[in-house]
Formats: sequence, C-alpha cells, structure tokens
Amino acid sequence: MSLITKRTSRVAELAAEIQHHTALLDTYHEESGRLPLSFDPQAKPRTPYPADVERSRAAAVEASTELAELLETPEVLVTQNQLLVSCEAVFHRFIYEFDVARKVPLIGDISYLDLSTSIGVPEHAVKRMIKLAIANRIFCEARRGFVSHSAGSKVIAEHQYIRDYEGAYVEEIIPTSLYAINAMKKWPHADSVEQTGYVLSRQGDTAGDYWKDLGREPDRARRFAGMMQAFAQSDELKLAHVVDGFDWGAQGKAKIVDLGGSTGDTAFVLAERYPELSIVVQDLKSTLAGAKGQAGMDVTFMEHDFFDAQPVKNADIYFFRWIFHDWADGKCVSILKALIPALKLGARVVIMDAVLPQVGALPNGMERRVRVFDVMMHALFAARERELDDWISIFAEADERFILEAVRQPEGSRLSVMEWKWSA
Ligand SMILES: C[S@@+](CC[C@H](N)C(=O)[O-])C[C@H]1O[C@@H](n2cnc3c(N)ncnc32)[C@H](O)[C@@H]1O
Repeated sequence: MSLITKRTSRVAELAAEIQHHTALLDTYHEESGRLPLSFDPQAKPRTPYPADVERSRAAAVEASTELAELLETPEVLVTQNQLLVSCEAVFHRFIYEFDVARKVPLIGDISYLDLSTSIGVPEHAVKRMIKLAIANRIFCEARRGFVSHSAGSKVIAEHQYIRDYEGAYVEEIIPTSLYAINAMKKWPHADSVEQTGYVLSRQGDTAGDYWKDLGREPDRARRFAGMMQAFAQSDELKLAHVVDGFDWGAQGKAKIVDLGGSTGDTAFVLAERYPELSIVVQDLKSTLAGAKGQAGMDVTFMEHDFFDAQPVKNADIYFFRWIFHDWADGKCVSILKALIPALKLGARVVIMDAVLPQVGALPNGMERRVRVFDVMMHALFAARERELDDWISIFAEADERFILEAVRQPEGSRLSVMEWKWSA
C-alpha cells in the first residue's frame, strides 16, 4: 500500500462542494414542485427557501464564485473583470433613465425598432445597450431582432423599489465612488458628512451633504426609502433577521421607538409578529412623506431629527437599524447623548448594524459586501462600519452608564444585534 495519498486540489474540492449543494437544491425543487432554476421569469424562485436549503444555495454561490476566480489568471482577475463591473453601470443607467424595462411587454416581445421609437433613442444605441444587458441576464432575445423579459428585467419592470435601487446606484453610488479618492486627498481626516466623495461628485449642486440633498429633493428621498426596501429583499438583510435577532416576544406590551425607521417596513414586520408592541417610527420629514400606517397595527410615525432631544420619554426600547454606520464616531456619540434625558432605568438601546470581524472570518462573498459598505459609508457620509471595540468606545464616550448586555448575529444575517441597557 502506498503511503503517498494524492492531495485533492482546491479546484476539485470546490467542484465537489458545488456538486453536493446543487444536487440538494435540485432535489428540493423537484420534491416541492418548483421548476428547475433558469433565467426564465417563470422559473426563478420568488419565495424564500427553508433554512437548510438556503444554506446549500449560499454555499453553492460561495464555492462557484471562488472556483470561477481561481480559474482566471491573476492579470484578468485584477484588470478585465474589474473593467466589466464599472462599464456595466452604463447599461444600468440607460435602463433606468429611459425606463426601458417597463417599455418591454411582460408577455411577448418588442422589436428593437419599436423600442427605439418608444424611448426616443436611435436603434443602434438601443441595440448596443440591450445586448450588453442581455449578456448580463437582463432581458433576452428569444427571437432575432426582438427583446423580451428575463427574470432580472421582469423584476425591474414590476417593482418600484428595484427601479429605486437601480436609480440610486447609477446616479449616486457610482459618481460618489469615482470621487472617493479625491475626497480622501482633500480631507484625509474627514469626520463630517460635508467632507465626502458624494459632495465632490455633485460639483457644487448640493445643499451641503447627502441628507440635506434628500431634504430638498423629495423624489430622491422617496427613492432612498425604496432602495432600503430593495436591500431588505436580500437574504443577508431581510427583515426576518430583525425578528430573530432580539427577544421581542419577551417584552410584552413594550413601547418601542424605531429611530431613522424610514417608511416603517421594519416596524410593520415586528408589529405583525408581535401585535402587543407599540411602535413609534421616527425619521426626517422628507423620508416620512412616503410613509403610511397599516390598519390594525400599533405603528405611528413621528417627524424627529435624532440629533435633537428625544421627545418620546420612558420607552422600553430605542431601536436603531442601519443608522450608526451612516455617521462618523462623534456624531454617533451625539445621537446617543440626545437620547439620555428620555431614558428610564433599565431602558434598552438596541442597535442592528454590522460588527466587523477580523479579515477572512466571513464567507468571502459576505466579506466583500461588508467591506464595500465600509468604503461606501466613508465615501457617502465620512462614516464607517465598526468592530466591536469601536462600538464599545462610542457608547463609553456617550456615557458610562450604557452597559453592553448582548451581541448576536442571526444566522445568515450580515448585521448583528447589540443590546445596551441604561443602568442609571
Ligand atoms: C440607512 S437608512 C436605514 C433605514 C431603516 N432603519 C432600515 O433599516 O431600513 C438611514 C435612515 O436614517 C434617516 N435619517 C438620516 N438622518 C436622520 C436624522 N438626522 N434624524 C432622523 N433620521 C435620519 C434616513 O432618512 C433613513 O431613513
């Protein structure tokens, strides 16, 4: 018997993992009567998988991404692949600007010529953009010279929040990212929302910072809230993680204040599951313009700037989801200090935000998304994502009477839940 065992290569390991997890997914599709996965609008799942199937889906995505990258030369990996990503912003902007997805019928197709007439853009330009989009699984050309929907273009046509995400991405995020390094050179120690790549990208057309601009442009404020809804569709950011991340059920008839709660999506999910909770959603006037209550739910809306003294006194929980990562440390301290006069003994401040682990601790896909957010929060707001020690420093600086009681990361969630108790 040979003592030399053949080492399995990483490529073979990944291929085996992909084989294993995709077989489980296929079995689930077959047994549950779903169509096999394809880019066809009818075949893409629109309802979440059960937890174990979702784990297999995520593992297959992770392994196949690593395999595809492993199979590239380092030169291609750092050059042409990156170029692809930045140029794809052009066709996304085209689709958004001319509302192209809604010009293609949901059933059937449209010729390039008719599409060009309908949006007032020359046919050659329409073809160039749409064919690049098709190569990216958005639209398809099942019949030569005619455009129809893929699963991807269909969701753009059907959902305002997807169009909102696309619009904010091409008109705000991309220009901001192009100016991020200019801002870094101009303000190397930026700690104010006025010293950002976003502000430079506006080339003078700004009220001073991102949030002030949303305040003067209602359409953008509404679009921002739509982008938040779109984020909540992803498995890592779905609102079910809010429900799972904290023992809301143990709070009984608690009064909750959801600061920066946008148009109330999180509050509605909580209120539906725990009808005893009474929830006040606070946000800026521009954001609340799109907010509507829902019958039978104890969810109310209140205009409030979280840098001002908190008007709702003695609530049981003050909840902040995805707020502090928009602000530099000093501003986070100010937000907490503005709460203190309203806090009763034992009140909780519950934060749902990223808690950064060490490099390499997360699955690579999630790590990329977390690190992209860290860079983007800096480029947009001179803010950042934080490690646990950073969170502890902010609370300690705000007041030593905040005691950290628990930190947990719901399975599959990109965000963690930190629970702080007011001990005064
Ligand atoms: C990243 S979003 C998070 C929204 C929501 N909590 C969620 O998890 O989807 C940040 C929110 O903070 C709100 N906001 C920004 N500045 C604010 C301020 N000074 N006072 C209150 N809300 C503010 C924005 O309008 C926006 O709704």
